[in-house]
Amino acid sequence: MSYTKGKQVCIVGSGNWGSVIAKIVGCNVQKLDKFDNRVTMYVYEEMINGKKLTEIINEQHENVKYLPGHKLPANVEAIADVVEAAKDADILIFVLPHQFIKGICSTLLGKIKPTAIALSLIKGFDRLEGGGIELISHIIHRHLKIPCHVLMGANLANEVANEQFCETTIGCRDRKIGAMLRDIIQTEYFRVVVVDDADTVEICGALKNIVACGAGFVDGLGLGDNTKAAVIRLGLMEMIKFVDVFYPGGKLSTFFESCGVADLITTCFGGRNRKCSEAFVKTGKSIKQLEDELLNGQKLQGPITAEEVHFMLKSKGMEDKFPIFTTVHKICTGELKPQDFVSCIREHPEHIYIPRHIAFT
Ligand SMILES: NC(=O)c1ccc[n+]([C@@H]2O[C@H](COP(=O)([O-])OP(=O)(O)OC[C@H]3O[C@@H](n4cnc5c(N)ncnc54)[C@H](O)[C@@H]3O)[C@@H](O)[C@H]2O)c1
Ligand SMILES: O=P(O)(O)OC[C@H](O)CO
Repeated sequence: MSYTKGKQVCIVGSGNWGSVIAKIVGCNVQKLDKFDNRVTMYVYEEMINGKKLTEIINEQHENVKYLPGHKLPANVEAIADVVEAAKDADILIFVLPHQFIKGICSTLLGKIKPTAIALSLIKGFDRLEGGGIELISHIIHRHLKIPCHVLMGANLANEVANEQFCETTIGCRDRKIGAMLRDIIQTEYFRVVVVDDADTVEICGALKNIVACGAGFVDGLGLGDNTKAAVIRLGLMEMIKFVDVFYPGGKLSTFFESCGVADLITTCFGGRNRKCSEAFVKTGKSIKQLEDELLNGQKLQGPITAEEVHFMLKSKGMEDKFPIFTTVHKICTGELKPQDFVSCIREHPEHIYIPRHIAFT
């Protein structure tokens, strides 16, 4: 294999979505002179039938646990040491379940190129002491002192792996960097739109996972597509309100990109959060037990995102302003019953008050 001296890309993560992105980036860098052919991929090491997952990936070019049945390009190199994987990278693509990001950032602190840039594909938040939340891209920026852009969209990993057409959204305020990131990511079947409203893009990606739990609850209760459409609509209204109240300056148009309404729809019909939430209602098992039983090591982001958002709403006395977010959290933790979700959407403030004018453009 010939290696050029272009920018080097490291994928930090190798789960279901991380492996798909490794496939896309691994193929794209081979066609573009400005990138190095070698793509490193940090793999959280585990043993599969007595063999290290990194060895399996490097020998068979397949992530047999998280993306079975799909070959990764041979220029993607699995590495178990995140510092080793990331130390020479110019572009770090973060794609881990969000609960692991702080640990990874502390390991990487001071060990990466100071000129590197980051792209976060991670959907979720983190709690801030004092009752708030922090965006994952802000955590990466704050800890590693590098700029961090975001990519979110209606992108169920297995469909993208099958090369079924979809769109995605990159949130990046720098036009040149946005174009470069699009070059690394875009393919014939995976089309990228770059917008500058990065925080809204990221918030959409995180919040839609809470709404997807609500969609799973109504599926579990045996309610129909009309009910699910109501959950999606009311969830979208809460997402818009959340940005308006807590991140003013966001653009309403961002909700019409792939990261907004499109991701909400796909996740509420085909995502893991929906699937486990339906099973939660039907089986009475805990969310954790269902994650372990149904996802083979993949991670749910919705229930912990609901917990993070609830932590903030409670501290601000605003739980009743976001009833779907609040009720999803209380159902996941057993404080309310799944049947209570129907009252939540029936009594939703969107039905009671005339919707106010949404002030952002
Ligand atoms: N899967 C999708 O369809 C999809 C699509 C778009 C965005 N996303 C988002 O991308 C992010 C990553 O999702 P994914 O599907 O690649 O992951 P995943 O759900 O497949 O998670 C499993 C990954 O977590 C790793 N892991 C387990 N314990 C760990 C630890 N202690 N430290 C570090 N890593 C550990 C595993 O090794 C594995 O790589 C999430 O925020 C998700 O919401 C996922
Ligand atoms: O499977 P989910 O519910 O984690 O959703 C996956 C993606 O975020 C869809 O874009």
